[in-house]
Amino acid sequence: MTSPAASDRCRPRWLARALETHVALPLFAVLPLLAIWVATFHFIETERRAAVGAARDAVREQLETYEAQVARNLNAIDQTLKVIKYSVELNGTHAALPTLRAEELLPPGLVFQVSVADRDGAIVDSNPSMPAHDVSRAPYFTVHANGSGHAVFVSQTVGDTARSEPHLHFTRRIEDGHGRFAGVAIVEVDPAYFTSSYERSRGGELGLLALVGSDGVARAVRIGDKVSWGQPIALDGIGEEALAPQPTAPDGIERYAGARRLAGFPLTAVVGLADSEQMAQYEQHYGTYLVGATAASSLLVAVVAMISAWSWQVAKARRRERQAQQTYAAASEASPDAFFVLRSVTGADGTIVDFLVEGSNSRSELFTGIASEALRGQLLGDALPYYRTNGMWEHLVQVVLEQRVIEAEWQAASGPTAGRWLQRQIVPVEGGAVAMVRDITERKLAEERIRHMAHHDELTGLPNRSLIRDRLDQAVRNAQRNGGHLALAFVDLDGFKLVNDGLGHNAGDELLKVVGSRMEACLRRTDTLGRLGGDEFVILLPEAGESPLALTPVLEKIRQAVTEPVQIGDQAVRVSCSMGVVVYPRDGEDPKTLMMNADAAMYRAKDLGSNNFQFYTREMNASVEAKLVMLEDMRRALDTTLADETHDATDGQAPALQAPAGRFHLLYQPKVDLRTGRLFGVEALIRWRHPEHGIVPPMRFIGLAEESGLIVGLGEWVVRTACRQAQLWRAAGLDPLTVSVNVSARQFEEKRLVDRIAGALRDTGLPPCALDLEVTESLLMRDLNQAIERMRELKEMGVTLSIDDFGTGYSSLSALKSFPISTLKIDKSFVRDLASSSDDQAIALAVISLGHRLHLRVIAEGVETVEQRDFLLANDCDEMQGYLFSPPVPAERITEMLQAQQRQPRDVAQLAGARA
Ligand SMILES: Nc1nc2c(ncn2[C@@H]2O[C@H](COP(=O)(O)O[C@H]3[C@@H](O)[C@H](n4cnc5c(=O)[nH]c(N)nc54)O[C@@H]3COP(=O)(O)O)[C@@H](O)[C@H]2O)c(=O)[nH]1
Repeated sequence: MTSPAASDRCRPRWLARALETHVALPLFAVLPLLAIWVATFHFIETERRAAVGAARDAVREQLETYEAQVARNLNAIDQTLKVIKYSVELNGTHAALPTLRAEELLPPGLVFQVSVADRDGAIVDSNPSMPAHDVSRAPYFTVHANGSGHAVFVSQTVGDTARSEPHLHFTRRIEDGHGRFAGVAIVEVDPAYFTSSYERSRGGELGLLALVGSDGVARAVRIGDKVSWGQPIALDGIGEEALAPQPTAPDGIERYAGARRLAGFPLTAVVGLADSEQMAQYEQHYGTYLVGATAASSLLVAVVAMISAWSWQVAKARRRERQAQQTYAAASEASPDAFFVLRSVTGADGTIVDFLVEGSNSRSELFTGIASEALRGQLLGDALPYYRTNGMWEHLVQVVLEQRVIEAEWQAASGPTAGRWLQRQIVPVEGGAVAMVRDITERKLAEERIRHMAHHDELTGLPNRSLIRDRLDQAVRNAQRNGGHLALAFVDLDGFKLVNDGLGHNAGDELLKVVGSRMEACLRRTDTLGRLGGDEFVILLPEAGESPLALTPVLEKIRQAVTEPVQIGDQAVRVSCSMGVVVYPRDGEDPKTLMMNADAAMYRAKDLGSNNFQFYTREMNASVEAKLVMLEDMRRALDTTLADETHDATDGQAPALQAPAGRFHLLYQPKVDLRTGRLFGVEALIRWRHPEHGIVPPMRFIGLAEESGLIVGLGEWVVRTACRQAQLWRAAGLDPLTVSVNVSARQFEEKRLVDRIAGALRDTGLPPCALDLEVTESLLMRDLNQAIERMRELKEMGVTLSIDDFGTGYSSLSALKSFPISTLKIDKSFVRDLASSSDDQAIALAVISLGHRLHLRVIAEGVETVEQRDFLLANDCDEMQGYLFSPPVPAERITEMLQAQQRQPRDVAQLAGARA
């Protein structure tokens, strides 16, 4: 059987649309509308026909009446004329009327004026009497005198000298016994006499009665109350029957008109009834019909419009609902979620006992293992019994009872999704609930990954700073609660930087991983090893005893494990570690203090030569504080130094070369050509004149400046000052010197280094080739590609580059080949024992040979003795620098040396030696 819904679906869309009330009803409403108007016009037409018929009948009837009346009147007039004529012919002209009067054969004088004219046209007698007058020139007299006819003559309506009121003359010829003209019998009649039969009730205000002569001139006309005459009235278009209204003279009003010729007289009786009056009632009905039809139509249209509008709204709402349902169905099908429409099933006591599945999307099969068609109509308790145990049942009941949305996540324990993380959202609906279930396993895993990443170090997988902090907080709370103890150790690798810088980051990473796992192997499960970053680790021992000494075995074990060689590629490297240890509550009662003190202890271990562990003591914090004080002093010194220079520049004075206390200044150590002994360059070396501690050597503050980032500003000041000084020497006409400036790692990696160098050269005017930048091997190996790029930029600018401390790092020889450098500097550690150590000799010789093969100049630093110089000279080293020639000295001393060199080149060495 086809359900109504199914038949709806089968029906074509256009038909379904057309059958909707708001479309069909207006269409069907056209029929009654048509019927109304057809009937209305039918009635109107019928009425019109009836009105026209009535008008015609009225004309006919009135015409017949009028004709009869006029005929009667005319016959009476003619009878009078005949009587007068007979009397004249019998009694003579003069006695005719008196005879008739005596016989009472004369008509009443009020109606007719009767006269007799003799053959000469003189009125011989009249009744009622009137003065004698001459009518010989009147048309009727002429007609009768000249003619021989015996017909009645009817004159036009006129007024004349005898009677000013308008009147018509009806005349007959009088003849004597011989048939000769003997005079005229005259009857004068008031024209109103012929229209007195006019009845207003029948003729209306505009009805017309007219007596028209055969000459087409009206003898008498009456329209309403008004009587007139003399107008031409064409009789051609007026038949005996009034067929259709036509404009009629004298006023041109449309009338139904009929005309009848009057037998024996040259006259026609005309009756006209005004179309407007005859049709007035019809017109009135016509209007009423139209109003009625319009009202009925309007009512019909209004009702239809209202029903259609209502139906349209309903259809629209239904369509919207249908679209929403379709969209919802499509969306639920496309959704990654499973949808279940559930109806509550209640028991006899009204409590919810189960839920009936009214519908579900196809996705639900993945979650239930049951096809959605099969699931529909089943009780949830039968189809999916485990919903009673996974919290779903309680939530469904809660949602239905409390009418609120509930969301929850759970890990499925049974069913097709067992083991997966699911999320449910249950929404109350009429009579039940809709449950949406989503698989969130991926999200959970991702969250877990993110959580792990947030709490673990990516490289080693060890807990990171935040997790360590959490665990430390927890351990401190536990210890506080239980009155227990815990130990915390900060571990910093010694020599890691060398491996990382020298062998590259990958090697450094590998080293960190190996060392990390070794340390972890030394700990118990309850302990935590974490990485703070770089080469810093932290160890949390939450079950430590009160005595720090009890920790010694495990710390020693860790130290030894770290110092074991680590194989990285084909190279075995060895690092050690420095550890700082604190014990709660002895060394701090809160996590922050414990960490700070462990850090201080670790620094103490470093200061004590690394590869050892130190338990925290109160005095340690003093050295950390000292460092902070030193950093602050350094910042102030740099600000003061720069401010002094700005002052000097605005004063137009050269800056003071020997800085006062609280400032930085530069010393310059000469570089000489080993073969000629000529001073060709200087190395700029920074000094800090501390207001309390006097001269502070760079070894004590460069590291801190580097660590804090202050080196960038400080280094720029060094470059600018060295360039300015070198340019001053040049400007003084002394031998042009190359000035070397040490560039630290942080400076070299800073983005604006090239700009800063270019700015210093531009501002001081020193040619770029007079500036040499000394960089260490380990600095270059941190990021080889970037270092080469940076060196190229500098070389393109014209600046030369030297590798400082050569031999102490891990430069790969192939990398060295690609460095755009000009000089290799043999580190002073190899020069120191050159005279006695064959190893150092071998290294020095190797460096010289390598440099020359790469077409580089080789300079030895730290040359203090003649033996060292002689060895280097004998082995083809190019340049030297060291106390043997001169220690670092103020710029004025270099000026003196250059002046001496100019005077007598050989004096220079002596002068330098003497001052040193
Ligand atoms: N980034 C910067 N580093 C700088 C700057 N100025 C100096 N430094 C670096 O500080 C380190 C120590 O420098 P300093 O105390 O000035 O020592 C230099 C010389 O005084 C010393 N030297 C020179 N000749 C001899 C000698 O015959 N014997 C001996 N024992 N020491 C000698 O060597 C240091 C110069 O070394 P180098 O730079 O490798 O040429 C030092 O590493 C400086 O680089 C600065 O402005 N920026």
